Amino acid sequence: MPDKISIPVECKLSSAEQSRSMDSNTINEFGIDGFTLMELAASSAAEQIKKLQGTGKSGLFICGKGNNAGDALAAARYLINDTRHNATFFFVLGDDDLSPDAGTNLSLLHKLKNFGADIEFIKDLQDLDEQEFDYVIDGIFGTGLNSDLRGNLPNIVQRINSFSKPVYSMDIPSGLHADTGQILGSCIKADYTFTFGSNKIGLHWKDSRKYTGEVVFCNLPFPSTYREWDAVLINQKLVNSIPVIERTARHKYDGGVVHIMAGSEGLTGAAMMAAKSAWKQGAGAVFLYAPKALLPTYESTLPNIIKIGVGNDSDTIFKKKHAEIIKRNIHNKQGVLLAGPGIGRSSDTGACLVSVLKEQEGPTILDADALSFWENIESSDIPMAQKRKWLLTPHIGEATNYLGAEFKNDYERFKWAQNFSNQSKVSLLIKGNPTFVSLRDGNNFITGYDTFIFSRAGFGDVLSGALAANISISQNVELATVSSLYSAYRRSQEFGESESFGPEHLL
Ligand SMILES: NC(=O)C1=CN([C@@H]2O[C@H](COP(=O)(O)OP(=O)(O)OC[C@H]3O[C@@H](n4cnc5c(N)ncnc54)[C@H](O)[C@@H]3O)[C@@H](O)[C@H]2O)[C@@H](O)CC1
Ligand SMILES: [K+]
Repeated sequence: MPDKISIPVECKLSSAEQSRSMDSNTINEFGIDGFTLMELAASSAAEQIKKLQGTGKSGLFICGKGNNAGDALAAARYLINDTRHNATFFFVLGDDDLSPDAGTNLSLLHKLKNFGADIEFIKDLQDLDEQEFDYVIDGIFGTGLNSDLRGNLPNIVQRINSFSKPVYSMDIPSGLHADTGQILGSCIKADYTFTFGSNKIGLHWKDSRKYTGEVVFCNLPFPSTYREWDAVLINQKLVNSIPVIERTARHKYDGGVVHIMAGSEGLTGAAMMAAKSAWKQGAGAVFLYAPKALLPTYESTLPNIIKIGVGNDSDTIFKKKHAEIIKRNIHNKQGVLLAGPGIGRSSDTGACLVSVLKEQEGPTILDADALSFWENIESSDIPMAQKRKWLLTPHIGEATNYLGAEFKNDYERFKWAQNFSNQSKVSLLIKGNPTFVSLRDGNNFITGYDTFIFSRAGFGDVLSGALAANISISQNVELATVSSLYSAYRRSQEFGESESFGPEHLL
């Protein structure tokens, strides 16, 4: 397996600042001028619009004053010249003082008009009849938007949103913050967003999807040395570009050993789900540690799992004195440790877990109830080299209750995950819609699809089992995380709407 996964450029998600710095480095250091970049952005947007609209259509182009307007004006020129479209232009803030490249593009349109092209400039949207155009281009603001829309702008946006015709946004729906996805006063609701050069991170938060419509990435020739990104989008494109995780070892203990500390009285279901999932995912050997009183429950339901009873016949939870036998077995058969599903929150269980973690050298996943012991784990002086190999997998409630998380929106949740991971020196996967991953020795990831369906109980246990198996087989946490998350989604997509999809369908 490769050390690092190869990431398609359109899956690299950048902030507005990163996008601006890629633009300016390509222009000022590398030497492709801004007008050329705009030309490339506009011609790919026009190509997309041609595919969607066909020839001989009428476009309404709504422009601001910056380079975002420049993109719209240049795209209009391609559509007029190559696709016999006619165009109506409205400058929401007037057409004086345009950015230099937008100004040049406006003057080119005036020349086309003189050549006889069907071009009109209007001063007001109020009198415009919707029947006069087939689509709307939003070139009001892109990454340069720096405050709330004020004055007449929210009314204009509202009027555009009231049209029944498709709206295509240049780079970003005007009004959406390119990083946080916050609505700055008012925002265009696009059917498609053509994002240029870098895929903007703010287009991919859950609430942004209502405004972006479908996001189409239009590449620009930024040298890869200048590429900067905050996160990677998990989608089919990414998955197509990475290897499939396969176990090649011949012996069950060579590659793919998973140790699971899970389950307590009344919570054995979570342990079963996690163990079954690790097995289904192809682990060579799965050990499930169980307080002895629970063993009979597992005997009949988990035929493929190696069950190791700890304590005595009356024990229904893990206790500190059980740690030795677990540590000995892990030491003999090195692999990934998964701790937490249904393990309960008794302090004796926490002490057992801390004792095991102190000696566990391999990759470790802390999930569910294991996270309730985080304070104890943090204060137990486990060396950084061991912690670097840990992946914590809280859902939002667990992050808030046990890990001290505070956030008001997806963007803050993403930033919190990054900070937590940096400060605690561990990797973190925070479940939610989207789900975020922040890896110590790898990228940050964001799911590029609706994960709502995975909020039901049981999916977390299945995910942690799959993660443990995939990490143990591939020894590559990036690959394992992307594969585990996306394969569950792909399986959910195979189900028709008539059937209700549950965690059991992943086993
Ligand atoms: N050469 C480049 O740098 C490229 C830029 N591109 C396009 O350029 C865009 C960025 O262009 P700009 O940096 O010129 O910025 P924008 O075109 O997004 O907007 C900047 C203009 O809007 C004004 N403005 C900002 N916030 C406002 C508010 N709340 N109310 C009223 N006016 C406001 C600013 O004063 C400025 O005049 C990108 O999003 C992309 O569409 C692309 O053409 C690719 C190449
Ligand atoms: K825009």
